[in-house]
Amino acid sequence: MELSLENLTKRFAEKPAVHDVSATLRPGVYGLLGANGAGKTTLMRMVCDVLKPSAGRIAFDGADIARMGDEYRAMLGYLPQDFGYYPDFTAMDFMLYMAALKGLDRRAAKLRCAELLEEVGLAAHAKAKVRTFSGGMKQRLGIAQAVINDPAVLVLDEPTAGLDPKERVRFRNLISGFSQDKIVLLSTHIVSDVEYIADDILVMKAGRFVLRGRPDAVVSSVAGKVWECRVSARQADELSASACVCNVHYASDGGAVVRVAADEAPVAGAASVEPTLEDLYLYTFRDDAGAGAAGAAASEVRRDRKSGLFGGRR
Ligand SMILES: Nc1ncnc2c1ncn2[C@@H]1O[C@H](COP(=O)(O)OP(=O)(O)OP(=O)(O)O)[C@@H](O)[C@H]1O
Repeated sequence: MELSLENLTKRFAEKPAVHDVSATLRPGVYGLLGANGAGKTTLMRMVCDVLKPSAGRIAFDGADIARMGDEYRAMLGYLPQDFGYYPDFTAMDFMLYMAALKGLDRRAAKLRCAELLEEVGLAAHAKAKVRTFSGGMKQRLGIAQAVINDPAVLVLDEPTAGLDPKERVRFRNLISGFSQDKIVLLSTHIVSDVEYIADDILVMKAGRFVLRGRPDAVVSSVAGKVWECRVSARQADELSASACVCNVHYASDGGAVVRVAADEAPVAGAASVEPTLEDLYLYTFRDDAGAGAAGAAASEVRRDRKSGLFGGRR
């Protein structure tokens, strides 16, 4: 089974959101990483056949998905970013409704929906209205509806946005459990969401794939470019403003340990350290607005320290 993206381009008013993207996806979890506006949602909407490419095509086992139509949609599971949950439905009614839309007969649907609500930990809430659910519960219901038809292709667009760490881990494990023998495409800008469960990482920037590979191979592309150095708090601020700072840890003695992604050692005495996927992400998006977030945040913390919000520096 394979899904091939062949020279896919999508333009909105002549501006490309996805630009000449090609890849062959086979069963496994693909983590689609990218900053806001990188083109992730546009790509996923094309994979789900809800948006037509401006150029190129998507083929499932060699057949154009645009021609397959309902036959392709029957093999597809989709959890969009802004999923409408019908707040006045109970969880079970919502599942049965989604099952009907996907063409399951009512008897089979009842069994399947009960089984899925059990699997996502919502069996005890089957008769509760969706409006009473927390964000994490809604997303678990979201993945349950996405797999009702046991899809071959499962597309999850930023499914963990807004979830607390515990719910994120829970959701991640659910995805892992549901992903057997499926092509799973999962977009996020939360690196840890894909670090543990993705078989392959696709890094998207300005509508193109700029990096692709197994997580360890992708991370190794920044080997020798991640540094840690002990500097004064003032130097840490300067680095935050000028370099791609991945982390700053201020110490109570007025110093700081700064982690920097850079081609060269940022200061004399900086030690080269083992890179992580987060380092890679920050390095890849270092020139984008919002990149160097750790550094910017660190400067904020320092300003707050000065203003006494954290008790001031001793
Ligand atoms: N319907 C549309 N009309 C016009 N421009 C669009 C439309 N949809 C997306 N875009 C533009 O295409 C680009 C890519 O957007 P897209 O939503 O695919 O990015 P993304 O990586 O999913 O971002 P985010 O992480 O914020 O969801 C952006 O510049 C966006 O403004």
